Amino acid sequence: MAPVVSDSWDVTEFVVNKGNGVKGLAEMEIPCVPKQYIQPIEERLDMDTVVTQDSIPIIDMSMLDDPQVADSICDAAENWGFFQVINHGVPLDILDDVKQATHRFFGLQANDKLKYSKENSSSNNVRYGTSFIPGAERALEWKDFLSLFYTSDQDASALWPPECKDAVLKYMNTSEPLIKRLLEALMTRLNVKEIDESKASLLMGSKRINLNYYPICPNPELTIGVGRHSDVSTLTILLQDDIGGLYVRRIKGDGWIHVPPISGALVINIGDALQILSNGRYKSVEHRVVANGSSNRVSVPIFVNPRPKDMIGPLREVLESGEEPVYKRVLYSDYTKHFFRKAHDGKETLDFAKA
Ligand SMILES: O=C(O)CCC(=O)C(=O)O
Ligand SMILES: [Fe+2]
Repeated sequence: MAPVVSDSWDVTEFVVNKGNGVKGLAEMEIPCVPKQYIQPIEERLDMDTVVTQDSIPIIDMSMLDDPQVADSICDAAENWGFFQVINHGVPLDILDDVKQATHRFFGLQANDKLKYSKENSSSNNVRYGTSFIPGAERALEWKDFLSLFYTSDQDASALWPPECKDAVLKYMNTSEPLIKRLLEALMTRLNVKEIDESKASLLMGSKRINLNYYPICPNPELTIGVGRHSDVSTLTILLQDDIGGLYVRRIKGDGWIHVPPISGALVINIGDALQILSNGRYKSVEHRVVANGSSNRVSVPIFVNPRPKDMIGPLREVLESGEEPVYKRVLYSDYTKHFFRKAHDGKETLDFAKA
């Protein structure tokens, strides 16, 4: 029997500790969200701040030999921090498979998912959870996730949940050429001629992939799916389904813009690490996800990151022209630890690296 939701009923115990997640809560068909999920008004998305006449660029990657395409990638990274790519070379059936695998994993019983929680997981690199950092948040986020840090195909095969590992590994491996092409294009404007071994480590030395599940919410206007944040990656490759709900803050002008689902497209965004490496030229941009009253939504971001032991700071090639460094050098694992210690707070993580 599902427990009755009352003030004395321990939501955190049910959702977080027992592994039911917010999906378990949604399935009880409660009439309204528990108070733990009610966000302060300033953290909910005010629809009056949504700008509908603007949209992030859509870039056709099949024309990459045309120098104008590399140029539009660099322009998008400077002026939007977000863009979508089509004809990107990642097979569409692989994208469909990874979305299905996400539904398969979250469709498991709570006990089976709980095996991968922080307390129970046999590896630090595999983590099932809910919200972002439940212990540090004023209000919880309406989202469950599985986070997978990639070390090797062998480790992934041994440790990742069988319901999703093959599909996720295929998505990761087939997106590699796209990631390289994007980074090569982005480097041209930073005066970097070649991505040698040390640059490859800084730009794409490690990867984390998240499977996100946003269940139907009884009061989507009172809560949020993901709070305002920028990613700590160099680049994020985001696969979303056809539900929508991702909003990004405009760099030029005020307000938020919706990232409309485009069948077969991938969303690309610049993360803090590339903002730091480019000395602020490329921008990581705040984004957030609203909760949805009528559909379950999934998304699958690949966070392309430096290695944890890399020191990140503005690239030598960028500073050669005499530009003053805006950021100091920091150990990447210190940077990510700082991010994962606090609730989502917009772009404040970057202050950690300010010169
Ligand atoms: O679900 C989405 O569309 C975005 C998720 C996101 O921003 C993240 O996981 O960092
Ligand atoms: Fe994000």
